[in-house]
Amino acid sequence: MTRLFNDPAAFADEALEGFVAAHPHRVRQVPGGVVRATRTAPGQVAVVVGGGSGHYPAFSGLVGQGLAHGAAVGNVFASPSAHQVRQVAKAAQTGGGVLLAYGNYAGDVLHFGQAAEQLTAEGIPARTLGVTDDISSASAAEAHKRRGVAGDLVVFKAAAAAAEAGHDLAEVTRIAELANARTRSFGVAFSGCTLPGADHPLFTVPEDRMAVGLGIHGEPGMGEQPVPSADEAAELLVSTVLGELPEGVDSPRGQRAAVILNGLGSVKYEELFVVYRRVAQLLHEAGVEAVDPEVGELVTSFDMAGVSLTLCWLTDELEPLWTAPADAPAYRKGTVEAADLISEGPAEQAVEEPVPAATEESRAAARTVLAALRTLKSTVDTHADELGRIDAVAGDGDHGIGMQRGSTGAYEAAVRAEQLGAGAETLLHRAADAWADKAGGTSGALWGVILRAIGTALGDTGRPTAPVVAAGVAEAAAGVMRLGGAEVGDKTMVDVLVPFAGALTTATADGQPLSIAWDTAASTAAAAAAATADLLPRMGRARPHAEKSLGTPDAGAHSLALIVRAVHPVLAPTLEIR
Ligand SMILES: Nc1ncnc2c1ncn2[C@@H]1O[C@H](COP(=O)(O)OP(=O)(O)O)[C@@H](O)[C@H]1O
Ligand SMILES: O=C(COP(=O)(O)O)[C@@H](O)CO
Repeated sequence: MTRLFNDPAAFADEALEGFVAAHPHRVRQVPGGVVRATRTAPGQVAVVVGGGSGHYPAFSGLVGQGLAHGAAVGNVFASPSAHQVRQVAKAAQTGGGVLLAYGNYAGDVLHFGQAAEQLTAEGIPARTLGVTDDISSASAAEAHKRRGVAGDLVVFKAAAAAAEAGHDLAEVTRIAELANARTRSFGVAFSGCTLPGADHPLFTVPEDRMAVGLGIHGEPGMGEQPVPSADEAAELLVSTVLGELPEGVDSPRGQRAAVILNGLGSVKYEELFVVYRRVAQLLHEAGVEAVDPEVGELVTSFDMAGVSLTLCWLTDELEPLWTAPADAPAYRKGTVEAADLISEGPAEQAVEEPVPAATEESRAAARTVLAALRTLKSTVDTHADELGRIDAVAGDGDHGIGMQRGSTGAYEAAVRAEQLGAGAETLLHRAADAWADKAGGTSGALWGVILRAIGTALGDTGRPTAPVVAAGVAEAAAGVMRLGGAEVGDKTMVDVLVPFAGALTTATADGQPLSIAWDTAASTAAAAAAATADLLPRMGRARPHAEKSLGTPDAGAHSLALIVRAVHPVLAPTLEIR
């Protein structure tokens, strides 16, 4: 149970503020996260990591000499936005390019990927790497779909040590990929975590049972077993991790490995040591030499009572990178040569861009859009708990919270844009950016795409016609599929967005006014959302728990259907347009 908080919505920001206050000689806060407080050699590759909050010491606690150059810090269990990642990367880089490294979660992949594209376009070469060490999250044949857990540390450290050694971006990326390919983790848990402000855990495990194959977001496990003794737990962890050797390792015997026994939040250090005692014996018996083992909390999931084992099968190249000195708030090793502290300049003030000129017709359309965004926000607020419950069946339970953060940010940005006289396009573009930035996470990136596409179609001049609105929604569907890679049938919001766009396009092409066409399409959306209950998820956080999600609709599909239905009365009176 997370007991100490003020406003739950401010938890991640307040935790970051306190963290920075506690470590002024190692980290400094920048917009979007933290960077090293010490000076980095000019031209060194910057390793910028990041992810959601709730996983401390991942990710901010791993910033410091010998480890990451910066961390983009998202909200609780939600990836940081592309904007945040870009800001942190710009503050951290010293001319050698940037490697963006993160756990392979849908939201992180979308936001870090977008950030890399934007940085490169701005002249800062950037590469990405999603860590995939959790063997329970996908089969070996689909290793690229696996999620990142405590193996994050090994990969971040290898990359950072390679950067400190003066390698260029291509080489640092190759080394990080090698470390990732040779790292495997597996976890178990005895109880789930409770998010700040929530009154129940994201999942529960029966008193005498242990969940196996756990991630770091309170996702349910892949299976259950009776609670073992410490030795039995060690035997399960070791046999499972040794059961899937990476390419190039034919047998454990004679191998050297970086070993992490990771506590996920509320397993005591002494318990971890009791388990590690047997892990060490078993590795020794298998002929594996544990190099600089770590026993402690390296990547957590709030108060989840769980433990995971990570092995990175070292090579001659990886071993010195693993044993190299580091000095981060939550990870210190050996002695680093202390670099100079950066004396902070004045914080940069964000400058508000003026809005481009718009016609009165477009400003009138913008006022309608603003009213729709107000309704959207209140719909999300009303249904936030329900959306969280649906998401918790097979995901991480944060869909309602993420949608609230995004829709509130979008509405506030739209209010400001309307005050400045924005047309429909500019108002929606500002709302889109604010949604992606405030929400982070998968749905944050995708809703940013949706609002932006509709805004582009509406433009800042003229009065939007019904086919133009329909074309904007169709472009939104195409954009979401392009960015997220999901298709109809994968059990995502795409299963609603595509039929909704199709129905709107057909009805408006028939010459129906928008209000009638929207009504028909909203009914199509509701039916499509309900039908996702029969699908097995193939994308996103719910994918590893496919069977559990049968019978429950997809959270993102459901929220989209609720929203398009709720905004209909707002659009109806003002948009009798054809
Ligand atoms: N690749 C994808 N393409 C389209 N939608 C996706 C994709 N992956 C996940 N989603 C949608 O995102 C929703 C989850 O949103 P959110 O809770 O913000 O995500 P997370 O916590 O997984 O980052 C899912 O219910 C699904 O509708
Ligand atoms: O906490 C995390 C959330 O990832 P999403 O894909 O946004 O759900 C992740 O950043 C941990 O690495």
